[in-house]
Amino acid sequence: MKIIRSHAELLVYRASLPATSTVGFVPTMGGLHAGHTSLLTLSRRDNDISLASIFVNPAQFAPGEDFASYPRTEDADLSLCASHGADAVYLPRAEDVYPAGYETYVEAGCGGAARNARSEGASRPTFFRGVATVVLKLAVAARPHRLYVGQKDAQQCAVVRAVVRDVGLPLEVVVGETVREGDGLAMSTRNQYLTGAERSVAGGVWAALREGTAVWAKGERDAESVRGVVREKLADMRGKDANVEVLYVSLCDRESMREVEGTVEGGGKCVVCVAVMVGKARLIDNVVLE
Ligand SMILES: Nc1ncnc2c1ncn2[C@@H]1O[C@H](COP(=O)(O)OP(=O)(O)OP(=O)(O)O)[C@@H](O)[C@H]1O
Ligand SMILES: CC(C)(CO)[C@@H](O)C(=O)[O-]
Ligand code: BAL
Repeated sequence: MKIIRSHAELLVYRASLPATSTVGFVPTMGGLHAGHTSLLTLSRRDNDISLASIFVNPAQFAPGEDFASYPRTEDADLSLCASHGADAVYLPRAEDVYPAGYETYVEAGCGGAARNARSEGASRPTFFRGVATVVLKLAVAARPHRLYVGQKDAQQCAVVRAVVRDVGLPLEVVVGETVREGDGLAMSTRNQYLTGAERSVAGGVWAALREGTAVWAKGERDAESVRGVVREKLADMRGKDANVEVLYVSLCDRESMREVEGTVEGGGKCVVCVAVMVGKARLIDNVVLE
């Protein structure tokens, strides 16, 4: 497995690949777990060449967020990439992605997020700008045929699809299913921040989303009623040893990220997304309404 540490090296590596080879690309921030490796497995299966990146992207963290303390586990990450068939891993330094004087940022696809008072965009105002910028920059250099992202970050999936569509990047965005722990907690690098007591209530996030889909399956079609059921079930997570704060419960269009008011359409067009702080861990999860 080739390890690439600079933008220039990545361009040389990419140019060295046969023109007929298909390339899959899995961007990550490291701290790899089974959610990430599921994407690596898809990339390995579908492409001649499978490429991953590990970069804790400063542009998507707001001041006061966990940029400095974000888990950095390079050796373990590289082993997982190798054991899941990556041909190369790109680990840029910050100055390769954002050299001195860097001033080009991408707002594309953030309209719905910015207007949606209940989304990641409102909760983390500079987040999607940072994600869109880095994904575009990495994809231009890696020139993949397929780019893999996880459904766990539903609103990020919508932003990445919007960037690819609006810029006209010739690649397919493939969304991998959310990989979960036994109690339904979506795997996430930030789960490491949970204490034992917090971990024991964290499965409540998925339980609340399931409650939402249960009323949906029984025929509830009013957006606020579905959100209300999820909110109510999330309130059950408050235990005496766990500090739980619900940041938002959103029921939005899966593509535009606009909040749905009134009647909810089925057929996979809408998604219920939640963000919950449990201690120091900011947990997000979602479920698509089929
Ligand atoms: N449980 C999961 N199932 C499927 N894909 C996932 C899962 N967790 C993360 N991913 C995907 O892996 C890619 C890299 O994500 P990232 O490195 O931010 O990991 P993360 O676990 O989401 O971290 P964080 O805790 O910072 O949110 C993203 O496309 C993300 O959606
Ligand atoms: C897509 C991504 C790698 C961009 O930094 C990040 O937001 C993530 O890990 O989900
Ligand atoms: N998993 C998305 C990256 C982030 O939360 O910063």
